Amino acid sequence: MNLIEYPDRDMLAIDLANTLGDELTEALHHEDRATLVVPGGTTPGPIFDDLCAVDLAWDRVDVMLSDERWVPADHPRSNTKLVRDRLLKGPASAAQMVPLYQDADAPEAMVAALAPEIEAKLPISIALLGMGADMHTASLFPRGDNLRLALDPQAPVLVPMRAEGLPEQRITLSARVLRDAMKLHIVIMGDDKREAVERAHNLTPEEAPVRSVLDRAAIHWAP
Ligand SMILES: O=C(O)[C@H](O)[C@@H](O)[C@H](O)[C@H](O)COP(=O)(O)O
Repeated sequence: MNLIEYPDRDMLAIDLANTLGDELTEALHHEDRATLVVPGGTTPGPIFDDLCAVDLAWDRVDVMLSDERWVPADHPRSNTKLVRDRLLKGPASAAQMVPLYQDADAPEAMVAALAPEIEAKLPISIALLGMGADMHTASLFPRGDNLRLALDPQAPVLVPMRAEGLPEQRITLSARVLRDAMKLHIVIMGDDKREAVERAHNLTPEEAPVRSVLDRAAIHWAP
């Protein structure tokens, strides 16, 4: 396992933001535009705070979420809101956000409308993913109602997802889209997530969906 350990969460945020900035700069040497995928949830905020200040050609960067909770973009649980509030600031405000949400009761109604813009931005140049202690990544949840489809090598780019215990519906990039990223990083914090990622190695992607990207990813961990 390609595990990179940091002494604390601040160091992780600074170093990982610099790594992502360097990789974006490198990608922009070779391509007109680069696609950066980022997670939602509670972990990435401090990384975004550092990454948004990195000096690079943000006007040539497309930012996309790995997954979204199906709530309006001004809702406190919206990942879009998190990215707007913490990443698209300062120099990074020149980046273009690719939406994973549009007003509708359910994601099923919007998949067809959202997918073409996402397809146009693939493959992903750099993906940063989070992970839950239940070994989900993006919104690829163990026992998610559409997990089988989302793990399929022929899956559509976007898959709606529901799973027991989640307060809202989700929409997620499929595993094959995440796996095809040119660079792939997973960020985890705390002992429970480190144990979970180690456990995932011996499980199937159906049991531990993070397994579908694990062999391609650098895992960044702080206590
Ligand atoms: O919308 C989300 O929740 C995510 O994109 C999700 O995949 C997240 O990365 C993990 O659940 C970890 O979440 P935490 O960082 O909050 O632990």
